[in-house]
Amino acid sequence: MAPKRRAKAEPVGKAPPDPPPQWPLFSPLVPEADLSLHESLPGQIVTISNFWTATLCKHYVSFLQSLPLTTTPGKPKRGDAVRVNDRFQVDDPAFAERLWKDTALKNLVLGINDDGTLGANDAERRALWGGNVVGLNPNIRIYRYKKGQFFDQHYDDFNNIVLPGDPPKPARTTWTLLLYLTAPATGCIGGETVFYPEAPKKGKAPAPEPFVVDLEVGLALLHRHGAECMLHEGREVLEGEKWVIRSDLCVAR
Ligand SMILES: O=C(O)CCC(=O)C(=O)O
Ligand SMILES: [Fe+2]
Repeated sequence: MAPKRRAKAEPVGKAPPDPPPQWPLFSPLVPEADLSLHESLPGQIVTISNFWTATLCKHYVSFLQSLPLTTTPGKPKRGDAVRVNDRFQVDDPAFAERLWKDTALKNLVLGINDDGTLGANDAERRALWGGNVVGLNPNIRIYRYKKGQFFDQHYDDFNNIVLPGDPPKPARTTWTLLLYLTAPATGCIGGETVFYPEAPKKGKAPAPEPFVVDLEVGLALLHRHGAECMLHEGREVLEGEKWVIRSDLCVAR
């Protein structure tokens, strides 16, 4: 009689993670030479207009609609901002790397091709970005805000992470990246991201005016987070849908 084969042990514990989404290619894109970093608020807010083309944004919105988004509960954990939106979150180092390297982002942030960058030298760039930037946070978040949804005032905290690779790189997030896929041009009214500069500690000067970032299709916004993060919010969407892709800049630690 043939010896009985031992049944292979069934894996115990967690089910394997879902495969990452089959993100569409980043095409078409505006040539890097036609893009530049714009320091909207010195040391705090940097934007890149037309970082993604309207065609690419439209393509992504139809793709993102197929993802299993979940509505965040209206009641936040103690200390968290009230956030009412639909979101999808995935740890996808390959996508984060594409967003960093297959777009103009890496070269603009690191000042690789001189034009359109900020900071005349490496020391200035390190001061601006909070260190030597090594890439984007693999924790990719997709937000959809429908009419009536918003993200209440809050500060974004930094995270210590390890970027996978050989060897893995210990990193820290220093700036939030928000990529807007919709705007009034696509029927999204409201939903602006608003920043509240702090009033100067001394003297009786009135609180500075809020800084409003109007939605623009394909606009990338970077803002400093962690200890020096400005209070900010995503205003209520009044009409249409607001779609955003979120990640963070990471520096070596
Ligand atoms: O959607 C927005 O405009 C803001 C999002 C935000 O503040 C965040 O992701 O922390
Ligand atoms: Fe935020």
